[in-house]
Amino acid sequence: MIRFATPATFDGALRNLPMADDAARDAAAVRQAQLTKPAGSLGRLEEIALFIAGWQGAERPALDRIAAVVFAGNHGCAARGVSAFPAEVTAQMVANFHNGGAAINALAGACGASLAVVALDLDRPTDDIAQGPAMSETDCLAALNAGAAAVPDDCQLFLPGEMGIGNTTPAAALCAASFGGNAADWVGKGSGIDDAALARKRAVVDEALALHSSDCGSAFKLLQRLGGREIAAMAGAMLAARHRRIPVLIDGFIACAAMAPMARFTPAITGHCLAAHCSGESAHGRLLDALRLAPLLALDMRLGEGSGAAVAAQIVRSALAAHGGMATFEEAAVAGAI
Ligand SMILES: Cc1cc2ncn([C@H]3O[C@H](COP(=O)(O)O)[C@@H](O)[C@H]3O)c2cc1C
Ligand SMILES: O=C(O)c1cccnc1
Repeated sequence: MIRFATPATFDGALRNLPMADDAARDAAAVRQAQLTKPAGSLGRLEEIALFIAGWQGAERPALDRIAAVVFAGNHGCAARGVSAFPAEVTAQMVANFHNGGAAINALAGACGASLAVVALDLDRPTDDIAQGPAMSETDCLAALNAGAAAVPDDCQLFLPGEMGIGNTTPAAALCAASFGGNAADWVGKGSGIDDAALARKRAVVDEALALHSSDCGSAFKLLQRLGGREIAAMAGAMLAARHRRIPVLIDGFIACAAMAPMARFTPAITGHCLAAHCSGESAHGRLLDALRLAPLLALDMRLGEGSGAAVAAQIVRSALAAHGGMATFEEAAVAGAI
């Protein structure tokens, strides 16, 4: 299992990415061309099937084991009035996940995913990013490794999710520091804040950018200075999944923001990822463009927890059902194109 012993190990793992199995993808494309339908008529479902074939290394990929993991963390900047909810909701929602009562419990169940919850030092919020680094190097490494360790070895599709009151604030800061622009470009209404809170949130992000921008020369530094524990854990999990060639379905604004520092330095990091949806968070579309990902769905969801990924997993399931289950023209004795 991959372990990030030092910041350099993490940044090094990002420079040394395994690629998909082209032979398996090609074999899947040959099969796809023989199925009883006009070429291309299943649209993006065809592309999804080939994508999963390449990462699973199988002509007919399977989806028996989908793993959803919700990472939870608390944020010092929540004390700045940037969320519509109090910080104690993070721990209360973790209890709700354990009791089966959250949206992700229902939606993971509906798509047939296993669900695990990883709470990261909830009684030790990160520091306010407008005042200093969010975490120490040691704490950031611990979060990255907790993420890497949470990816089950045998899963066929990984769905990272998050819970952390205030976390759309560091997410916006990470986007700006990774892709340019300022708070006005990346800050949105998160859990549903009013205009006064929106102004406070923009100020926190602009102050954080001014404070840290001169020392953001690596993906690790970005995550350590401007991220949060659950955000770093998602980054570690998505990088670890890549090293095991496990495809990832990325959820909303915060999960995509966890990708931003890695994509800033290594755009190819998103190669094993599908974007589940475009969320209702105003900057998510811009973020998806920067990551060069086209979302599968746009349902005006703006929840997080991995909820959009769990819904989109049903699309992936449909893609693989068609790819693996259909008859070929020859098997069905149907005449091909003239
Ligand atoms: C009850 C509840 C459940 C949630 N589940 C996800 N989030 C989402 O909202 C938070 C981010 O929004 P902000 O930055 O405005 O705080 C994160 O916890 C995110 O996962 C929730 C938020 C609440 C209140
Ligand atoms: O896009 C998301 O995942 C999101 C948006 C707002 C609040 N929580 C999550």
